[in-house]
Amino acid sequence: MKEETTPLKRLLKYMKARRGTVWLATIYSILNKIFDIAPPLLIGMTVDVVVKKEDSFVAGFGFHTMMEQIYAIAGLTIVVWVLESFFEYLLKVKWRGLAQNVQNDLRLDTYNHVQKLELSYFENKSTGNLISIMNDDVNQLERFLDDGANSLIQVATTVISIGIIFFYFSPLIAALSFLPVPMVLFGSYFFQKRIEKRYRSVRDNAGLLNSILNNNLAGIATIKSYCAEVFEAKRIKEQSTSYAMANFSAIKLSSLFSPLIRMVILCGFLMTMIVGANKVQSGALEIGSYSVLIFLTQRLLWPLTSLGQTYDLFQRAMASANRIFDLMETPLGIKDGDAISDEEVESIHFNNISFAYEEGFNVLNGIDIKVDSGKTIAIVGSTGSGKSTLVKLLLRFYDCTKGAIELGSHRLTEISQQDLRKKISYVGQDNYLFHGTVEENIAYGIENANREEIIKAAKTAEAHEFIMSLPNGYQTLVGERGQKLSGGQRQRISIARAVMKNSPIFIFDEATSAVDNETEAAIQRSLNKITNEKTTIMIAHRLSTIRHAHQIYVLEKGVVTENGTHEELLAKGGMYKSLWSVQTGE
Ligand SMILES: Nc1ncnc2c1ncn2[C@@H]1O[C@H](COP(=O)(O)OP(=O)(O)OP(=O)(O)O)[C@@H](O)[C@H]1O
Repeated sequence: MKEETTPLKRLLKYMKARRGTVWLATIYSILNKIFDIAPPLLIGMTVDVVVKKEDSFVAGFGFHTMMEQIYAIAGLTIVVWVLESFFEYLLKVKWRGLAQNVQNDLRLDTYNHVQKLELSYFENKSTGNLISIMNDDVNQLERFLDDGANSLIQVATTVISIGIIFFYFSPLIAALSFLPVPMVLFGSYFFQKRIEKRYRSVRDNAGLLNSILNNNLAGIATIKSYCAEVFEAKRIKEQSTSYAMANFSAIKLSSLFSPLIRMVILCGFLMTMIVGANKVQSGALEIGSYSVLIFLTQRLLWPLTSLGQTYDLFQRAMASANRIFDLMETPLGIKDGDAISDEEVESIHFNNISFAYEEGFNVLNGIDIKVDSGKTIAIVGSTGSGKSTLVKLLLRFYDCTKGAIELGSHRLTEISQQDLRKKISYVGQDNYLFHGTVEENIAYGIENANREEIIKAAKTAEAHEFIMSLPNGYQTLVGERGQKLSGGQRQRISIARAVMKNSPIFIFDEATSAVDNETEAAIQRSLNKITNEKTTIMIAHRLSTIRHAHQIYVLEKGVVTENGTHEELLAKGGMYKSLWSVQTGE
């Protein structure tokens, strides 16, 4: 995506609502730094007292003896140190609190946006990279707000307040010792331009690495069964090395910054030392003022050398900010419609639709299928003929390329996606179960579901018996993706979940994997119960599952080639008949 604005502007715009906190934290940072700079002034005053006694600067405030003046300075020192500590506490609480709030907002807003993106977005992106943005990049920004922002503000405060003090004491020394500052700022600007690209590459490489790690851990069983451990270790090594190289390249440049800055600042320090000493010798500068200038040059020097590190943190954070905002601002590919009321009819009409995942490669062509409210239709056909695609279009995971799907009198595009999907109970092919108990998976998406309802749904799905035979019954943990259960068990829990959702439309997309006769009979019984009063679309490979459908459609290469009831299709003697014969031997 084209970046129209700088990452910092994007971040500040995002943090608009927290502007008050940013200002307050900034004020605390400035006050803390001002009180931190004060001690050299106090040392200068002490030197002045010791050298000039009754004629010192402090004597002017009514403190006559030297010891009285020292006690007064000591009292002031206590106040300054206490205030410095107090503002340090406040600034840390404010900046760190802000960092926590912003990282939390960013993660949630990014996640919420990602959830709204259409399915095809996820098919083209790697999950690992998305996780890396929502975790690593958000954490990188958190680190900057935690400490980096305060450092930048304090460096600026240091330069400005020390500048004022220098000009007060000697405009000539001020001008000389501040000569390096524009050079530092100019250098930083060039440095930033060069390092920005390198940090972007570091973040992109981290995303890629995360993506491979994520994929490999998800596919660990396949890696083992194909003895691909060595191959995968090599792939991880290559990506990990590439990440390290990207980091090395950024480190080489960023490490150069501090030493170069220090050399430039050295000039300023030497100027103050030599020109100041000359002025003291000629009587144009007091010893006390000279000590203040020498100490303050140190105060100016050190923060500027750490500017490199802060800048580093800033640049990394800005590279991350770009990745986060690019993701957060990804336009939605599917536009939402307005909500429809719950009473609307659930008849479905695939009105002469065509669809292509990729332009020019139609997967569905001119499909016209009507499902009346409360009726069951079935779609059969060879693998890859477009059956699942049809129901994915009904769920509005994608939009049709041509024609329209209508639900009652509304086109799908007019209905809010949430409203549409609430009306559909969908059992897909992959039966994704979440890490949690059987009970939680059945009641997924339903708040405050009660036990009886869950058991009832499991019984309708013919799952109750096997669930009770599990070690902890309904409390058994299913593992990530439900991997502790068998394929047939996962399917029945998915059916129970769909029953529990109790939507007026039911879609069952049967997986190709074969199940034993007993499971098949159980699934068949449960489907008969569920589809009784619902508008149903069944996709099946086992024709015995769908023989009682009101209408059966045979799909071949994205086109409906035959339709009718089971008996009508047998009588036609076409594709359906031959499939039936193969499966039943009749
Ligand atoms: N996300 C996708 N991106 C690109 N092409 C896809 C995508 N999903 C499916 N296809 C292609 O669309 C065609 C139809 O796939 P679909 O899953 O609808 O077939 P199906 O009839 O349900 O097959 P099966 O019986 O094996 O489940 C296939 O050629 C497939 O390769």
